[in-house]
Amino acid sequence: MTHPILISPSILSADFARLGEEVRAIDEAGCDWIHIDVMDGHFVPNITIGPAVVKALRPHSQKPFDVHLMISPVDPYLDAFVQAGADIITVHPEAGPHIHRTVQHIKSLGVKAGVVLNPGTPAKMLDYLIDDVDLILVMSVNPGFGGQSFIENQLRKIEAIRKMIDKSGRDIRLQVDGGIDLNTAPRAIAAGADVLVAGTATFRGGQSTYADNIRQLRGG
Ligand SMILES: O=C(CO)[C@H](O)[C@H](O)COP(=O)(O)O
Ligand SMILES: [Co+2]
Repeated sequence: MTHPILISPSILSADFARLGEEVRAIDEAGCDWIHIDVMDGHFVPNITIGPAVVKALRPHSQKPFDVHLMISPVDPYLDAFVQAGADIITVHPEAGPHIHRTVQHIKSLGVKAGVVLNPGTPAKMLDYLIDDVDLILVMSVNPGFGGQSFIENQLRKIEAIRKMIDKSGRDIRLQVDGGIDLNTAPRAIAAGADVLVAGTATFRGGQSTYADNIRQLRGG
């Protein structure tokens, strides 16, 4: 199943003092989804935003909110993020005791469910999840911070997962997150990714550059 390439800017690199305006700017600049990185200072060594901020941002765009949860335990907070306006929720298998149950719970809330693999987590862990997920996210940096360098060997993992998805015949998006720029984006796409998360590469240069940045990342 071939999908168009989607761009999901990570608002981690936006100006947090003007977050609503920044969300409107990337929406108007032509992004497809809006990637929201939720960090708790426990699962990852950084703290960002919670459901109240997601709810406050919701009126600023009708595009899908792609909420990447880097919190542990994750299960107690799923309902709150859906109520706040999440459309897609991605979870790390290490963030709770029963990843299959977590995926089922996300889907029962009426939103799309994704599983995120850290750089050290093998593709094989998807064997018994691929029948249920809507999205698989390959982290090409260790989670916690924007602006890190792309870890090259994750291209091999993207290739392996692309084969798994194609074999499954299911409609699953393959997303890559971390260090995506004009050099790494085409290589991630060639390996099989079809959703690119980009924080630094979208927001660099200020609002007047967002449309060009997004278009170039898409390969246009
Ligand atoms: O999940 C993340 C970090 O944990 C971010 O989405 C990611 O780092 C994006 O930032 P950049 O494009 O600057 O690498
Ligand atoms: Co992210």
